[in-house]
Amino acid sequence: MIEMQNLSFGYSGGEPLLADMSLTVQPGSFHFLTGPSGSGKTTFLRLCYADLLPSSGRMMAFGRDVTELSRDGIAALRRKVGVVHQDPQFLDHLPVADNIALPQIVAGQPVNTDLISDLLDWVQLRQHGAAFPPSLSGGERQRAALARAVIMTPDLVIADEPTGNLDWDMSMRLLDLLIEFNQEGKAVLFATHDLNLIRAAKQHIQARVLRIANKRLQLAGADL
Ligand SMILES: Nc1ncnc2c1ncn2[C@@H]1O[C@H](COP(=O)(O)OP(=O)(O)OP(=O)(O)O)[C@@H](O)[C@H]1O
Repeated sequence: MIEMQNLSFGYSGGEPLLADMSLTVQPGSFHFLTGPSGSGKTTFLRLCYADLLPSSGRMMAFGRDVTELSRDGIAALRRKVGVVHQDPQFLDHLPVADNIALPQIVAGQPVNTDLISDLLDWVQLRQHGAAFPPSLSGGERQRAALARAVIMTPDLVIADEPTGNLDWDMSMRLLDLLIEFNQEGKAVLFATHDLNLIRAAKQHIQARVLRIANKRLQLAGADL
């Protein structure tokens, strides 16, 4: 679904931050992405959902070269990829359920209330559907962000340090949801500094661990 070949990227066309990266993300795969702060993990993930375009090399997403996508093509790609950020943003004047429905509204689709109800159950936020985002805890915000990320039934979820602000129990709850999503045959790309979380995940799923170091993408050792 994502195929990157010899991709390099530098902001404003400057010195490459990421160089000569190649990766294939298969349907149903689970990848963790690690690397020192500032190594370019967020940048790499933004390239994967065509929020940034490569400076050189090739980036194919769902069989299409991202540099050749029209505005509609980019919008279609974004519907196939759900994104969860470390600090998810919501429209604070709308209830949580409406925030989860936003991608459907933006896509001009009728809001599927049954699906929203199912998603609220899935992320254990049924009690909070009518609440407003500022009243949610950090873990609840991340679970709401995950529900919003999957409402368009994406084939891939990209999570950029989603547990960065969460304690261990909340991190595990979010990880468990991503594992469930993966076990439905969907792909996950998960950036994290938390090696214990990676070890916990590997007890349940086969995950590859990627690391960005010295601008390059490496496959981390099996010991992780
Ligand atoms: N929009 C931008 N314009 C220019 N430079 C940027 C931009 N965004 C990020 N950078 C720089 O690119 C480098 C990599 O940033 P990035 O956020 O991708 O790293 P990261 O590995 O995700 O970091 P962290 O783990 O701290 O979140 C940093 O030096 C950052 O300052």
